[in-house]
Amino acid sequence: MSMIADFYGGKSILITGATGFLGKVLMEKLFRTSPDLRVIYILVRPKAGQTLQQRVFQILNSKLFEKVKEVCPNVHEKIRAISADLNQNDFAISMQDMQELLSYTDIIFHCAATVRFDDHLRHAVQLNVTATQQLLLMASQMPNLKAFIHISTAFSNCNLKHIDEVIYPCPVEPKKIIDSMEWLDDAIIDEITPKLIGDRPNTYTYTKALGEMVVQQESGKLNLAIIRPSIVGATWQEPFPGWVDNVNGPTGLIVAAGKGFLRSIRATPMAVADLIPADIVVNLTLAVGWYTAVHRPKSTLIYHCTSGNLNPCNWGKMGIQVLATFEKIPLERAFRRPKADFTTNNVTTQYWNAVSHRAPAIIYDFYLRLTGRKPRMTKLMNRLLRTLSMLEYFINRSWEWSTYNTEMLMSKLSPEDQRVFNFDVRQLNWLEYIENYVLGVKKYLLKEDMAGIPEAKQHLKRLRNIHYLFNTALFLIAWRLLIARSQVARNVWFFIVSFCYKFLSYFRASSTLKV
Ligand SMILES: CCCCCCCCCCCCCCCCCCCCCC(=O)SCCNC(=O)CCNC(=O)[C@H](O)C(C)(C)COP(=O)(O)OP(=O)(O)OC[C@H]1O[C@@H](n2cnc3c(N)ncnc32)[C@H](O)[C@@H]1OP(=O)(O)O
Ligand SMILES: NC(=O)C1=CN([C@@H]2O[C@H](COP(=O)(O)OP(=O)(O)OC[C@H]3O[C@@H](n4cnc5c(N)ncnc54)[C@H](OP(=O)(O)O)[C@@H]3O)[C@@H](O)[C@H]2O)C=CC1
Repeated sequence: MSMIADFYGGKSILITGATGFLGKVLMEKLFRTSPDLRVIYILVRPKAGQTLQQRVFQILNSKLFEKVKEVCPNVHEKIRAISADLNQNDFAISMQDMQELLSYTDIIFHCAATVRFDDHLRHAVQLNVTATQQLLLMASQMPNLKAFIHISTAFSNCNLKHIDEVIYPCPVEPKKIIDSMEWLDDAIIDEITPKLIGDRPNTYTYTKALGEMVVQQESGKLNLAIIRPSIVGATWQEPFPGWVDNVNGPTGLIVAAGKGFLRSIRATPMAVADLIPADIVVNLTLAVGWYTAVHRPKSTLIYHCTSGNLNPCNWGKMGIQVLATFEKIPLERAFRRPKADFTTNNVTTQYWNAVSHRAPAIIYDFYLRLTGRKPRMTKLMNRLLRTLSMLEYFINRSWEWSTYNTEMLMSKLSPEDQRVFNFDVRQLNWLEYIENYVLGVKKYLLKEDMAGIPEAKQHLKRLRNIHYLFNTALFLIAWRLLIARSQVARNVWFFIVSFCYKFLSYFRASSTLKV
C-alpha cells in the first residue's frame, strides 16, 4: 500500500494553476492514485468564450484523463471549480466559496504563475508575488491546513552558477516592490525594471525569486515547502509517455524544428539541457506534500527537481535525437526539411538567420503574394526569432543545482512509494524520452494522425527535390552573371563545356565501336 496515496485519501485539496500544463498532470495523478480523495478545489478564471464548467469539462474529457475515468468514474463530482482571478483582490472569490475553502482545505498546491519571460513587471509581480502573499494569508486562516506547497523554478536564482536548496535574498524587499507597483506608472516601471532584475534575464525569474522570499517571510505557523523544477518537459511514463499540450520551453522549438521553420540556433551543444519530465515534477510534488504534512519539518524545505547533476544530457545530444526522430516520424506539411545547426558565434548566427530563416520566409511570402494569398511567413519568422532570443540565455549556460533534500526525501519513501511516486531521474533514458517527447508533440499537441506519416515523408522528399532544383537554378544564375562580367570565368566555362563535349563524344564513339 502506498503511504502517499493513502494520505491524500479523504482530503480536500486546493490547486491554483490547475488548468496549466503542470496543474493538469498533478490533478490527473491525484485522482488516479487517490480516487477516494474528498474534493479538489481548483481556482479557475473564466476565459474568453468559455465558462468554468466548459473549461473543466474540456480538461476531464481530454486524453490525459482517460485512465482517471476508469479508476475514478465520479471524477466530475470530485472536482470543484471556483471562479477566481489571482490578479484581483481576494482573488474575486465569492464569500460563500471563500468560506468553503477556508473551512475544508487540507493541502494547497500553488502552481499558478505567469511564465512569460517578457511580462510587464507590474503584472509579473501581481501574479508571482502579490498573489502568493494573498494565498499565504488565506492559508493562515485555514484551520485544517496541513501543508502549503509552492511551485517555484530552479531558475529563480539563475544569476548564480551553483545553486543550493536555500532561499537567496533579492536586494530589494518584496514588500517594497509590491508597494511601489501600486503607485509607479508604467513608464517609470519600464525604466527601473533592468535595474531591479539586475543580472537575471527577465521579469519571470526575478518575480519567482521574490515569490520565494514572500513564502519565507509570511510562513508564520504554516507548514511550507518550495519545489524548484528546471525546464519541465513532456511526461516520461505517466499517465503515458510524451504528453504535452503547450509550446513553452523546448516544446515550441521542437515544433518549429519539425516544421522546418527553425534550422539553426545559437546554442552551446555541450551546455547541460536541464530538462525534467512533468510526471517526475508531479511525483515529487505529491511526495513533498505528504512529507511536509506528516513529518512537519522544522523549517521550510526547498526541493530541487532537476536532472543535470544526476543524469545529465546536453543540448547537442538533444538536438540530434530530435532530428533523428523527425527522420522516422516527420511532422505534416513542413515548410522546409528539418535541420539543426548549432552555432555559438554571433556572426554565424546572423548569417544563418538571414540565409536559413529570413530569406526563405521572404521568398515564400513573395510566392503567396503572386498567388493572390496573404503573406504570413515573415511575420511568423520574426516572432520565432524573438522567442529564440528570449530562450538563448538558457541554452548557452550550465548550472549546478544541489539535490540533498530531494535525495533525502527519496530515501524516506517506502519501496512501494518509490515505485508509485517515482522521481528518480537517474532511471530516465534520454534518447527514449526525447523520441517519445517528439512523438507526443505530434500526437497530443499538434493532433496529427499517425496514418499521415507516409504522406509527410513524401512531402519531405518533394521539399528535398525543390531544394536541389532551387540550388541548381541559383548556381546557374550566379554563374551566368559571373561569365557575363569576367573573362576568366568565361574561359573556365568554355573549358568545362568543351571538356564535357569531348568526353561525351568519346563515350558515344567507343560504345558504337563495341556494337
Ligand atoms: C535549430 C534546431 C533546433 C533543434 C531542435 C530543438 C532541440 C531542442 C533545443 C531546445 C532548446 C530549448 C530551450 C528552452 C529553454 C527554456 C528555458 C526555460 C527556463 C525557465 C523555465 C521556467 O521556469 S517557466 C516555463 C518557461 N516559460 C516559457 O517557456 C515561456 C516562453 N514564452 C514567452 O515568454 C512568450 O510566449 C514569448 C516568447 C515572449 C512570445 O510572446 P508573444 O507576445 O510574442 O506571443 P505569444 O506568447 O502569444 O506567442 C507567439 C507565438 O510564439 C509561439 N511560442 C511561444 N512560446 C514559444 C516557444 N517556447 N517556442 C516556440 N514558439 C513559441 C506561440 O505559439 C505563438 O505562436 P502563434 O502566433 O502561431 O500562435
Ligand atoms: N513549465 C515549465 O517549464 C516550468 C514551470 N515552473 C512553474 O510551474 C508552475 C506551473 O507552470 P506551467 O503549468 O508550466 O504554466 P502554465 O502557463 O501552463 O499554467 C499557468 C497556470 O496559472 C494560471 N493563471 C495564470 N494567471 C492567472 C490568474 N490571474 N488567475 C488565475 N489563474 C491564473 C493559468 O490559468 P489559465 O489557464 O486561465 O491561463 C494556468 O492554469 C509555475 O509556477 C511555473 O513558474 C517551474 C519551472 C519550469
